[in-house]
Amino acid sequence: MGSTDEKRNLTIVSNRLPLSVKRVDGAFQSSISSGGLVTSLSGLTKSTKFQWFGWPGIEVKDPKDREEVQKSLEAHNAIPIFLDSSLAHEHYNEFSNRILWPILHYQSGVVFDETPWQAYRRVNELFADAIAETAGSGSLIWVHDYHLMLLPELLRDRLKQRGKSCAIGFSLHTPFPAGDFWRNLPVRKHLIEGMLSSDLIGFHTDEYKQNFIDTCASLLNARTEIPNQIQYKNRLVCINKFIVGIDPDKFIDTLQKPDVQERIRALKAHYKGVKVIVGVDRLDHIKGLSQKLKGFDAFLDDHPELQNKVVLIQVAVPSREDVKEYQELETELCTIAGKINGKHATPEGTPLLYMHRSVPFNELTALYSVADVCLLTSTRDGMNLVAFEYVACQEERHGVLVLSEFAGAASFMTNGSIPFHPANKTEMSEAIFNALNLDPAERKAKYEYLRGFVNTNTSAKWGETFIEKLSLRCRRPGESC
Ligand SMILES: O=P(O)(O)OC[C@H]1O[C@H](O[C@H]2O[C@H](CO)[C@@H](O)[C@H](O)[C@H]2O)[C@H](O)[C@@H](O)[C@@H]1O
Ligand SMILES: O=c1ccn([C@@H]2O[C@H](COP(=O)(O)OP(=O)(O)O)[C@@H](O)[C@H]2O)c(=O)[nH]1
Repeated sequence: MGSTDEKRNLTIVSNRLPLSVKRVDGAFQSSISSGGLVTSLSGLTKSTKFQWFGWPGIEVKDPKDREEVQKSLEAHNAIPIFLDSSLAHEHYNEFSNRILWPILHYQSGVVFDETPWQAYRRVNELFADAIAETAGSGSLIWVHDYHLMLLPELLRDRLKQRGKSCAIGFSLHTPFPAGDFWRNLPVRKHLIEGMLSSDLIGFHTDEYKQNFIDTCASLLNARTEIPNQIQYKNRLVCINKFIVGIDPDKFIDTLQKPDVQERIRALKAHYKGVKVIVGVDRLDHIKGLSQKLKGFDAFLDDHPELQNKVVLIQVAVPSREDVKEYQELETELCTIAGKINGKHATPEGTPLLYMHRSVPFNELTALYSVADVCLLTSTRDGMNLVAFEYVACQEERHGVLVLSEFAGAASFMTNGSIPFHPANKTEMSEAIFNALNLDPAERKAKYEYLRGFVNTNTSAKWGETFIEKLSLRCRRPGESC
């Protein structure tokens, strides 16, 4: 399969491209897609050349329009896989986000439905058709995330039919729960076998990795006695933890920009004498936003002496707005936020700034920079890159990270943060109070611990490590992992 020193072609595949395309007044406009998967893979572009396949987020039927969208994405090495809107809705909203996403985040009681499952299969087949057609033999194909769990198997079959042999990697950006959470899903074997057609599978933490290995042993009777490898249907699959990260320099460089410096000065002047807590989350159940607001309410109840002296600025980024449960969550959060301000506001100000929108990157870095505390309350979360980003913007202030023990990031950041259980309002209130009153030496020590972790585990290192391992699998497929 080609010489070892040649630069291998790398194909990245994810449901979401780095740019989401929208039709505005008949013309196509693209904007940066939200979410940590895009953040981590975009951080790769500094060190790795690759082409990126994905759904452009919009239905485009007319051939001329398709050509226009393809051209607009070419500059980002992005190749759109066009889906009709009903198929995309059933695959993305109905199966991926209403059935699979809750299960992956340890939620029971999910109800399977055949129609979205067939759409999920069909979209994975369309992705496999498109990539098998263009992939060159010997190239590396890196598939991402829960929307495409069948793709490695479908791709391997199609490549074999074309006489092509490629190394296929798969990274799951979400948690992977213990086997019992999968019992409600009658198609769970198809999904796990789909992933097992990879040569290398990456997870964010050891917990998710071990859950996957144990599930393969119990559900498929796969051989898992040798650490970090699975023998199944005469194939060897390497499994490991690969810590995803960010590009810290992108935040440090942005903070130096004159307009960002000016924005920071303005925010500091506005909040003079007030402690700022920041929250940045997609509006998603797993982020524990209702728990966060209720915990902040409890904190305000516990500390009337801090009236008008503490604010929580919560950015709730719109997400999956066509999914019923996300619409209901948005309504619930508006109600809770209104009640909190109704209860605690004074003529001098309101303690909760609830912003249901995305914010420009420069504004985000300024917000991170002026915040004394970052409060993240995930009930489960694959990793949570906001935690990394906040640290990257805290060189001056040494702000404190108050981080739910259920975020993947907590597996690595507990020593540098204040952990708590998001369902425990009292514990959250105490964690917020302790963070606001930590002495400078302790804040500095926690910050330096986290800075070391974030600066070591960058998205570039994550990508290079995974690709190096996948390339090794390509060169020596029979060797142990
Ligand atoms: O694509 P969306 O439906 O808008 O959702 C945004 C992303 O959400 C999830 O992100 C996960 O990946 C992050 C990076 O590894 C991780 O830090 C975070 O904890 C996860 O929630 C989803 O897995 C991505 O596919 C989505 O793009
Ligand atoms: O208005 C915003 C605010 C934040 N983010 C980014 O969304 C990502 C959230 O990633 P995380 O891993 O924390 O959670 P996910 O959304 O992937 O579950 C981070 O890179 C944020 O910078 C965004 O895209 N738009």
